[in-house]
Amino acid sequence: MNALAATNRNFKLASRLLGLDSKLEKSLLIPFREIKVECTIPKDDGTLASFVGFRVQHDNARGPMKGGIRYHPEVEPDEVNALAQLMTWKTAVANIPYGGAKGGIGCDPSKLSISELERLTRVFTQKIHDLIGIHTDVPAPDMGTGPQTMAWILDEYSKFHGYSPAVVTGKPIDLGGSLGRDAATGRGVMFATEALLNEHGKSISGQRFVIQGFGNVGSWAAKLISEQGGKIVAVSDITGAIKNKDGIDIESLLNYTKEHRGVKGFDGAHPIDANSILVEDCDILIPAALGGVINRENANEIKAKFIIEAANHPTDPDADEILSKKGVVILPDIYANSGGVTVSYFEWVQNIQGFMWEEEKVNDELKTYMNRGFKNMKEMCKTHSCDLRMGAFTLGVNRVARATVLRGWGA
Ligand SMILES: NC(=O)C1=CN([C@@H]2O[C@H](COP(=O)(O)OP(=O)(O)OC[C@H]3O[C@@H](n4cnc5c(N)ncnc54)[C@H](OP(=O)(O)O)[C@@H]3O)[C@@H](O)[C@H]2O)C=CC1
Ligand SMILES: O=C(O)CCC(=O)C(=O)O
Repeated sequence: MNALAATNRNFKLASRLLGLDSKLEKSLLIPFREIKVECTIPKDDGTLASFVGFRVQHDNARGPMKGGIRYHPEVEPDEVNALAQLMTWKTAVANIPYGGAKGGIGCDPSKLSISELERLTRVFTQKIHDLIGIHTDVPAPDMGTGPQTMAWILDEYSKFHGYSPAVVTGKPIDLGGSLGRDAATGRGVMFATEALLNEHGKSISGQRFVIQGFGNVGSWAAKLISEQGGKIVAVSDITGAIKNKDGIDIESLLNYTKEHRGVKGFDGAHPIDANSILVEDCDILIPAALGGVINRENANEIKAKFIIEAANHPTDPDADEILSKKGVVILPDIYANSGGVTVSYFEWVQNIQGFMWEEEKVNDELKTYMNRGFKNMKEMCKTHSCDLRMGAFTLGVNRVARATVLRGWGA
C-alpha cells in the first residue's frame, strides 16, 4: 500500500472511532494546497539539470502549516501528500499551534556539489516564496537537508520579504537557530522510549536496540539512548549495516562516520546484510530512515518486542496487523518523532520574541511536551479501546476537527 493510501486509511479509522461527520472527514482529508514547481539549475560543468520540487500544505486550522523539506531521489507527490497530512496530526498530538505541510525535491543530494545544492535550494525558494511565511507555512529540515539548506532558504526568502529568521526552523545557531534543535528528534525518541518502557515496568538501561538510519535522527537517538545505558547492537545507513552483540561504542562510531561516508568499515562491529537489519535479534527496533520499510514481507520475521517509529510512516498497515497479532508494541511516528517539530516550535517562538533560551530549558520543555503527549495518547487508547497508533491518530484528528468546526467554513 502506498504511503498516501496507508495514511488515509489510518485517518479514516480514527475518524470512525471519533464518529466524525462524513463531510468534515472529507474536508480534513483534502489538502489545503499542493504546489509543484520546476527547478532548473546550471550544474558546475555548465550543463543544465531540471528537478521537480513539491510543497504540500495540508491543513492550517490550528495555525501556520509546518513541516520539513526532503531531498531524496524517491520524493514523489503521493508520499509528500502523506507526509504533509502526518504533520497535521503530529503537531496536534504535540499540542503546538501549527497545521501540517511537507516539501521535497526529487534529487540525489549526494550527487550534487555544495554549490549545485545551493542553486537548487535558491531556485526552489524563488518558486515558493509567496506561499510560505512566518504565519502561513514554516519549512524545516528532513532527509537530505539540514541547517545549511535552511540558511539558504532564509537568505533567498529575505531578498523578497526582508530579513525573516522565523520563516524556517532548524537553522544554524548563528542565524537564530535554537540550541537543542539538532538533537531534538533523537532526544524526543529517547524520551518517548523511556515513557513507553516505564509503562511496561522497564527502563532503557540494558535493553538491546537496532537502529536503521544513522543520519540526524538515528545518530542522535543512538547517542542519547546509549548514554542512558541502552545497548545499540546493530545500525545501518545507505553504505551498509554493522553489528556487535556486546553493544557498539556510539561515540567511536560517530567519530568514524565524521571521517568516512558512513558506518561501513567501522572496526568496532562486523558487517551484516543491510536487508536483514530490521529482523536482527533485539528488544527494541528503531527505524530512522525511509518510509514503508516494515511491511508484509518482513513483519513476521521481526524479533523486537517494541518498535519506536523515529522515521515517518515506516510501518505499513499490513505489517501493523501482523505485528499486533505477534504482540509487538509500536510507538507511532506522529508521537515518537514529534520532538523535532516541538523544538522547531520553540525556535519559532524564540525568533518571534527575539530572545534565546538556554539549551537546558529547551530540553526540559521538550521532555514535558513528550510526557504530556504520551499521557494524552494513552487516554485516547483507553477512551476508544484502541492501540497506540489509533490513540495518536484520534488525539490529533480530534484536535484538528474541533479547531475546524470552531472556525467554521466562512460561507
Ligand atoms: N530531521 C528531523 O528533525 C525529523 C526527521 N524525521 C524522519 O526521520 C527519518 C530520518 O530523517 P533524518 O535523520 O533527518 O535524515 P538524514 O538525511 O539526516 O538521515 C537519513 C539516514 O537514513 C539513511 N538511509 C537512507 N536510505 C537508507 C536505506 N535504504 N537503508 C538504510 N539507511 C538509509 C541515510 O544514509 P546516508 O546518510 O548514508 O545516505 C542516513 O543515515 C525520516 O523518515 C524523516 O522524515 C521525523 C521527524 C523529524
Ligand atoms: O521541524 C519541523 O518543523 C518538521 C520536522 C518534520 O518534518 C517532521 O516532523 O517530520
